[in-house]
Amino acid sequence: MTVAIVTGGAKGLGKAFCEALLKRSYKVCFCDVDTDEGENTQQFLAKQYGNGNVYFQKCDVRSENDFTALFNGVLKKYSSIDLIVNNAGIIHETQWKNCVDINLNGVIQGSMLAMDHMKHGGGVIVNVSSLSGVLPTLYAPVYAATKAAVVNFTRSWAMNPAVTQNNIRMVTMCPAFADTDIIKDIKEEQFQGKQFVAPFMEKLGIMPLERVTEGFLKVLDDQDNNGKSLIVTANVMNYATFPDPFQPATK
Ligand SMILES: NC(=O)C1=CN([C@@H]2O[C@H](COP(=O)(O)OP(=O)(O)OC[C@H]3O[C@@H](n4cnc5c(N)ncnc54)[C@H](O)[C@@H]3O)[C@@H](O)[C@H]2O)C=CC1
Ligand SMILES: CCCCCC(=O)/C=C/C=C\C/C=C\C/C=C\CCCC(=O)O
Repeated sequence: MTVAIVTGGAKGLGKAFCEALLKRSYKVCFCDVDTDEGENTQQFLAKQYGNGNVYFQKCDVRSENDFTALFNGVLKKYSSIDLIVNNAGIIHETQWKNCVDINLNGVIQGSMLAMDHMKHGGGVIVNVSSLSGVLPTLYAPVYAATKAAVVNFTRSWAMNPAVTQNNIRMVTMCPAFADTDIIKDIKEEQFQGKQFVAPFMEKLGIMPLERVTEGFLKVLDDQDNNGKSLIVTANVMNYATFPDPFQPATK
């Protein structure tokens, strides 16, 4: 039995990741702060993939208590945790502390709890960043900062013996625009200048969820990607490269 936790799994990319895992016969626990959407999705997934294979637990990733209860709930039901997908995220430049709390602190909290559990038997931690984590994003500087922090948090832990010597793999995903409510329901106050978004969207388009799921499955399947960040656009599916300051620059 392989067991996964997906945060922010009630809709959007998180829901798509849950489905992809259920198709691969994982046991899936997904959490969300939105209980109504979570319960609807639970009913939908249970009908498609079997009641005993998926369950929803309310968890706000900003809450240490909720997160601890989530891990305890999964362990009680399925006895192990092999994979966590720290996916929950928002974009909000005016309520920016909330954005940091969810996008960064939530990922840190989920990763630390997972590492603590996985030190006994290994596992995989997938942290969902964004193309904004590796690309300056003038319309959403706080969002971009949280996503860049997720990339380097993951890269940093991935080098630590607590990960490398315990059969843990930590990877980041950096998708471009994908067709979810984060884009469809966005309001002016959530970013810094709507006029700046259009050039990015014209270049990148908006991906169907299937494209991001393809990237997600690649991240799971590639065994040698500890610390790497997978960029996913309509045309590109490559791990990001970063400058190595210890190598002399080539002229
Ligand atoms: N859709 C896109 O264009 C892209 C999205 N991403 C990232 O993918 C992740 C998922 O986003 P989408 O599915 O697009 O958004 P979405 O808005 O469709 O879904 C996000 C889910 O996270 C949940 N959530 C929000 N705050 C939460 C909290 N405090 N605790 C628990 N759950 C919470 C929401 O209730 C919702 O169900 C986010 O981290 C986002 O930044 C990255 C790149 C592109
Ligand atoms: C270049 C970075 C790509 C990554 C995008 C990301 O992580 C999340 C983006 C979330 C929201 C995008 C911001 C604003 C969208 C504004 C208008 C949407 C117009 C909708 C449409 O044209 O269909």
